[in-house]
Amino acid sequence: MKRIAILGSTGSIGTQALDVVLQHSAAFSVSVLTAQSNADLLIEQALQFQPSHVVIGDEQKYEFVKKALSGSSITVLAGAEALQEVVCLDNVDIVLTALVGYAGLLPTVKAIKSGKPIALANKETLVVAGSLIMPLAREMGVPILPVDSEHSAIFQCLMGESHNPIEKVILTASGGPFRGKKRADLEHVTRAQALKHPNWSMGAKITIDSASLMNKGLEVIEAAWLFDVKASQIDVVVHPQSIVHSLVQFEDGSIKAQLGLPDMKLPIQFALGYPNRMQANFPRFDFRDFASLTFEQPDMETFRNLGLAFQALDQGGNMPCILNAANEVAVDAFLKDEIGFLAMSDLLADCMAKGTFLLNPSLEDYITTDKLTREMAQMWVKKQNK
Ligand SMILES: NC(=O)C1=CN([C@@H]2O[C@H](COP(=O)(O)OP(=O)(O)OC[C@H]3O[C@@H](n4cnc5c(N)ncnc54)[C@H](OP(=O)(O)O)[C@@H]3O)[C@@H](O)[C@H]2O)C=CC1
Ligand SMILES: CC(=O)[C@@H](O)[C@H](O)COP(=O)(O)O
Ligand SMILES: [Mn+2]
Repeated sequence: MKRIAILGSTGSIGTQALDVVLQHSAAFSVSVLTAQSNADLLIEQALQFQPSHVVIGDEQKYEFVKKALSGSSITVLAGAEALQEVVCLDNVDIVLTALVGYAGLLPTVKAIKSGKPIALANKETLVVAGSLIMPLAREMGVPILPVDSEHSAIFQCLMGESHNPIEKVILTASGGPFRGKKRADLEHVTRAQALKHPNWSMGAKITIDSASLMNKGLEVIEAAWLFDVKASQIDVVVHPQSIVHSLVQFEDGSIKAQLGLPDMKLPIQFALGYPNRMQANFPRFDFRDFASLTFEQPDMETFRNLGLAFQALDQGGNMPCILNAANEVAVDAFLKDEIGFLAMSDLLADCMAKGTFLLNPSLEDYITTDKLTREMAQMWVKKQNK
């Protein structure tokens, strides 16, 4: 029985992970569930899955959750720091980081330090501090098992290939809801249009990132850390059907790919069950249902964020952390209708140009960089609204 801590159990990845647990109740159980503000769903999940601990991020909701679970043996904690506590519990065998954004960083560091394998959905952790996370995981002998569909695909392609160098990884991108649009078309697009992903149903932040190709940019940086490849070894190809989840090219020119219908339960289950492939009844991909699988170049002039992410990866140091913090503020401001779609890239570029560059940041440096960049980005948003 593998006992799981799910950080962000009320979100898109978190709820799908609980579906996987239900399908494999003899193999998996849940020790920890956490949410930021969705207390109702957290309580419902806790009553169903009976974890030993739950965490509600919003401290004002602590009493409400505590009261609702008072007849049970479940320990209720609140606040961001509690996440760092629960990942270290003895009854946790693996931590699924299904929470969104920079908030994933410190609990992941703590989990690795206490020797817990990580099923990593929270790509922002590696974007912000891959330079610390990967060496720490190696030092602790802790596996970082990718959940992100592209990285799970690459991970699967690399199984049995550890002695063969990678020539290139090729990340597929759906292109998002605005594929084929030009800058002029994007000037006045709305939040509702940007939230309509063609293939995946996901949380709001990653859905906006997909629409701006920032998601692919974050995934480029995530891939560089996970698979130890340079920016020049990473290609992005737009594949609107999201059937080929990503590819690896080896030194003899051979390319391996992983395919399947777009369904996150598969990579979630693969990471939780690793190294075993567990039986599942997920709908199967059938070539007869798809007349063609197509591939095209990403338009980096229109979707500037992808180029900015390559630039941040090339520059290294704390630049990806600056990019990430600016992006979190930009997406939040776009979702609140405070800035337009194209302004998100302007904000990122401005923060990257003005942020203080550090070549070899410590964890404290990353924390400071995140804080200062958010302040700078929030000022930028305020100025736009004057
Ligand atoms: N959704 C997908 O298909 C994919 C997602 N990912 C990555 O997985 C991560 C989660 O994405 P997704 O499930 O879509 O996101 P959602 O927004 O759907 O869910 C986020 C979860 O994190 C919690 N949360 C939000 N803010 C905080 C915070 N500051 N501190 C602690 N917990 C917080 C939320 O709680 P509450 O509900 O209470 O707000 C919720 O449980 C992201 O990093 C994303 O990039 C990667 C590949 C695919
Ligand atoms: C499901 C998943 O892994 C997402 O990251 C997905 O890839 C987003 O789609 P885009 O390719 O549009 O960014
Ligand atoms: Mn992805």
